[in-house]
Amino acid sequence: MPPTRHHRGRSNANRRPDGPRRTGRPQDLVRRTAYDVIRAVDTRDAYANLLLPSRLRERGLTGRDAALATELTYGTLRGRGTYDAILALCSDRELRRIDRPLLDVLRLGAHQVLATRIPPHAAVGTAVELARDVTGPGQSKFANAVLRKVAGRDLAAWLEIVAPDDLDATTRLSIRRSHPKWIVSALRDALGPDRDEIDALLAADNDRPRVTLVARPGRAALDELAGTEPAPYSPVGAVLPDGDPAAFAAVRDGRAAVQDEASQLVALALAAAGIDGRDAFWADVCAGPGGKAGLLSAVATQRGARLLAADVTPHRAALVTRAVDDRAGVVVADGTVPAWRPGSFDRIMLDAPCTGLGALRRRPEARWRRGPEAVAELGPLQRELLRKALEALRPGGVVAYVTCSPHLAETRVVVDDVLRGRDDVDRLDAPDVLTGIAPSLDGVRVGDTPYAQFWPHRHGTDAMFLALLRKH
Ligand SMILES: C[S@@+](CC[C@H](N)C(=O)[O-])C[C@H]1O[C@@H](n2cnc3c(N)ncnc32)[C@H](O)[C@@H]1O
Repeated sequence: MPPTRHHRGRSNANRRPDGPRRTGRPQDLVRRTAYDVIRAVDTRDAYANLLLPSRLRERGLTGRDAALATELTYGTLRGRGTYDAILALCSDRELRRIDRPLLDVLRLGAHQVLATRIPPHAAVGTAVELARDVTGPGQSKFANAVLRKVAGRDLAAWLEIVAPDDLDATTRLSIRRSHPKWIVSALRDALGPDRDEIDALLAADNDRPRVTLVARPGRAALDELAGTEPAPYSPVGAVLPDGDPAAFAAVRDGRAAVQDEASQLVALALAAAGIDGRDAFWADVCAGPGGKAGLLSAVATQRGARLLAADVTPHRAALVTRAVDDRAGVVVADGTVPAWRPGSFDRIMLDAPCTGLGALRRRPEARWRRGPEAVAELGPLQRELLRKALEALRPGGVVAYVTCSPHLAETRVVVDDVLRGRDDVDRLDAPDVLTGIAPSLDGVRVGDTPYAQFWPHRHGTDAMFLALLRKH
């Protein structure tokens, strides 16, 4: 929840077909846009990172207006757990009895009051205007009363009240760092012996991730990405300090792309893992939208190999075709009912569908969307995809099992379960393979296992997991 400047939006919303209804009052298009996206997340399961850019475009918000709308949307969605705890103390109605549109206005107001540099009276005033506009005058009085109480203390003082030191540690962290309790517990378990890093990890989840780019080898060179800085670990990565990635021709042409550094490294690790014999046919069996496939296809082409990329969802498979080069094939296929023969491939990427708990920085609403049942629901699919990937691998080849979640039940437990009782698969040392690519990389080994786990608070990347499995 980074601070921001005091800033008024535009007042021409009434003229927009998708804007607020006519009330004759001046509108604040920036706040209204944030509110509309937050509502869509609530009512239609929209993804803020996909919906917001199109709303900004439709409403002509650019530059500082767009930055403020983004900060208000993401900050409110991320901070919901903290703000709800504070709002509950400031409201004489239970939160569950407050109409959802009004509750979203209150959350947005609380974020402006407590986590931006907007002066509190202005933050309360604009939130009350918004409440009047979306819910009517009666409700705006209630919003005014609640938000004036919120504005009576700063965030640090409220945290002392809603999450005091004597609260149990999970609840306290859950409120202070605005994560559901089950996620706090799961992430703490995943940290294992380093569980005292949990506060730093949760804090990192609330930070805006830096933008990293990949120059797909053989298709783009890093020096085409002028103004970027070298990425800390990936030899094909660059950090974009600010600005629009689409300003680079290489990004517009699909020769370079926005890609988290850990995603780059796990793809490069699959390409670097030692295999015996033929090295011609590679597959990415859960490829959509194509980030890793784009990098793998470029490396495969350089090495005279060929990538087949598959996804079960047609529109995600279509996105893959934009990321890969001409030598690669893209098919719509279910990895649990393979469209290829056993033993077909020399290298296979299995970037399994998962809860995404390692990418909470990018998807501000994701933490509130699903409960722990999602982990249990995905388990059988993850196991079946891994079994089928091993079947599709020829002896001597390597499968990379990857998730963008560090949850133990989606990572090492899946791999250990699938390999239990099998004597035809070796676990390669994934941290060793990674440091062969990124010599300065440290702190990725999972306990004393051969698995690797990236962490946002340590590496500035998504919490990506990697196991490298060689069949013999
Ligand atoms: C974590 S995402 C992959 C991200 C991708 N590797 C990248 O780097 O851009 C998982 C993908 O698996 C796909 N998927 C889910 N179930 C599948 C199945 N049974 N077979 C193939 N793909 C599946 C989803 O549609 C989703 O695109």
